[in-house]
Amino acid sequence: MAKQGSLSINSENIFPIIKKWLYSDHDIFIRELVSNGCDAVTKLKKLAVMGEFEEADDEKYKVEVRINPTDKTLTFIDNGIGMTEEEVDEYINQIAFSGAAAFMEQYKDKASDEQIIGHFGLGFYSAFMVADKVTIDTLSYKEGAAPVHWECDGGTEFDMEEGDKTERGTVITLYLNDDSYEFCNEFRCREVLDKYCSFMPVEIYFVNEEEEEKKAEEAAKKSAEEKVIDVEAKDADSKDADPEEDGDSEVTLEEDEEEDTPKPINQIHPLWTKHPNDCTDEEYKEFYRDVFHDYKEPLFWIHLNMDYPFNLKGILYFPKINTKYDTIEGKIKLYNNQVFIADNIKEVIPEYLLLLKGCIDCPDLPLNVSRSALQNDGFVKKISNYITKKVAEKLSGMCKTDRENYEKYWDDISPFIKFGCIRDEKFNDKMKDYIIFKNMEGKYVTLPDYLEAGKEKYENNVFYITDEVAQSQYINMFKEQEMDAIYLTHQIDTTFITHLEQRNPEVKFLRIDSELTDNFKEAIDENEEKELTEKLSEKFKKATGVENLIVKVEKLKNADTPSMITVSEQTRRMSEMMEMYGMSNSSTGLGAEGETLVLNMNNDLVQYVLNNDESENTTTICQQLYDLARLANHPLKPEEMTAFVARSNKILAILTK
Ligand SMILES: Nc1ncnc2c1ncn2[C@@H]1O[C@H](COP(=O)(O)OP(=O)(O)OP(=O)(O)O)[C@@H](O)[C@H]1O
Repeated sequence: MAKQGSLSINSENIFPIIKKWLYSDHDIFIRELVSNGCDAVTKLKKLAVMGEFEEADDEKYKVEVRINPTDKTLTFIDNGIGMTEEEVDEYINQIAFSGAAAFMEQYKDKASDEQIIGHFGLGFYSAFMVADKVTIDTLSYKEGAAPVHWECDGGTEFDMEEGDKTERGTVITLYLNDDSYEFCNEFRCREVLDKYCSFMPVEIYFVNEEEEEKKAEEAAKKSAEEKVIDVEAKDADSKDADPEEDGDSEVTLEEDEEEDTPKPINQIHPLWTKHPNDCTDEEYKEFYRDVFHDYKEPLFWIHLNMDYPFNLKGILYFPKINTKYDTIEGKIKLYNNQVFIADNIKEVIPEYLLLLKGCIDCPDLPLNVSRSALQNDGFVKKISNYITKKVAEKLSGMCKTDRENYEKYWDDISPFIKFGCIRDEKFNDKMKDYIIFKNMEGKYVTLPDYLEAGKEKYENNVFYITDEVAQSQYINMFKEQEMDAIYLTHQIDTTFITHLEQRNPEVKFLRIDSELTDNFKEAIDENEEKELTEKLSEKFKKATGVENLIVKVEKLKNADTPSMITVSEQTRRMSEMMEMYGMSNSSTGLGAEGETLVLNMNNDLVQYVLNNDESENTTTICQQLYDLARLANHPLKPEEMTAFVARSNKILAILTK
């Protein structure tokens, strides 16, 4: 049966291209070869179900990956369907080759190796990315089939002849090239297997041939030693027998055996393949720990399980975010029939969902296409919409039927939900009624709840707190007037407020320190106000040396407060935005833009300043009132703080006189 031939299609240039291809992703050959082994087993199992192949009673299907660091080889062994000579010719020499050739042809000019999702589909010939020479030894399950040996040294020629394999299945051996010895390092090889093969559907075993040999030698030595001890022990036993001790040594032997029994490196039935009704909470948590090595428990999860009109299974976890400063970084692993493809494919999974952690298995996903094609693929859009819908359903369902937990988790999940609403109109439509806000009493309210409660006092205005400490003066004023505000303390809230205002044009969001509504003050005559403002403005400007100081005179119901700062919402938002783009410095300096000094005419100190001509004391009082108002709004700059402390001491000294 010896046969020699040429790999005809563009074979002059395919190997050099394969070798150079996708430098950073060289490791995918392991996925390709292991998944071919799994496929070969799956095919045979199907034939067995159809009655076309008779399984042995103790049939144990498996794929074995063996490394030999001395020989620099990597071997993939399966006991699947195997191939006849004709099949090797057809599947390897023609189909696999033309598949690889077509793949290379399509992508060799693409500038970025990011083009193809997971670089799927390179198939068997991906072995040549790392090997100088590859051999196949295979024996088909078919009765009377002859074993085949195939080899190719990465040139354009292959050799095929009768082989000597006696057991059904296929052995593929890679003789690694100089640049790829890393793959016969146990740590590296296990790492790659872990990445791509953790959930493949056939048991996969890893063997380090060198270690195996060492162990065999040690075992042989040990058993020889044991024989000697045994003989000696028997001699002793015959003099003084102790049956209990005998029992103990038996247990140790069993434990030893258990330790030595090889364990597969993969789970062949990952949790997502089970029906949600058959999974326990503990299983979900364990799976999460296993896959994401995150020892903080997930908050909750969604098990996706869809057969029609497309096949999609998976589990999405909402991770616990420790603090608001934690960067929220999720990871969604995409699988195709339990074969890992890639992390965080944003073409398939909506971007905001990438904040979650999870696994999604979608066998129908077109993989052998470029990413830009995926983006415009109608089918991919359907998948993405389905995931969005399921996530929104889970969240809204929870809000409706399990409000207690929804509120408990809200602080953790709200950045994700808000990001989703901003990014995805469909998600926003489904979630907008389930956005809740923590109010001053610590209760959670929806926007309509808040607006309804404040209808009389602050129609369509939503007051919010971003910093409980810095804004405490205003919070207290709100409490006195029985007014409510909501907490919006996350970074995303700045953008989210704008999003809400765009969708609810009648509603205005105002930081709690931005405006003093009529609730806090008594009416003041317009002319009187003008006159007082002019007078006080001049005095304060002079005392503080702040030329652009804006002063507003009010009659606050609370006479104890002499002065306050308000910060215009619009100006503040604008400067925050500029700051975000690195265009300006902090806007909290003297006479900062948008800042107004509110002076309370009902307060004795303000009256004193008004009614006393300039003196050392009035100047000190003006300076102190200005600084106190600013201090209650934001921290002072170092030099301002120094002046404030010095002045305070001076005032105290006056008390002693
Ligand atoms: N271990 C194996 N046992 C039996 N047949 C195999 C084995 N490896 C490869 N083959 C045969 O060779 C064919 C080509 O393999 P190749 O990996 O190039 O492509 P594929 O597996 O069909 O597709 P892809 O890898 O792109 O998903 C396979 O379809 C299969 O028929």
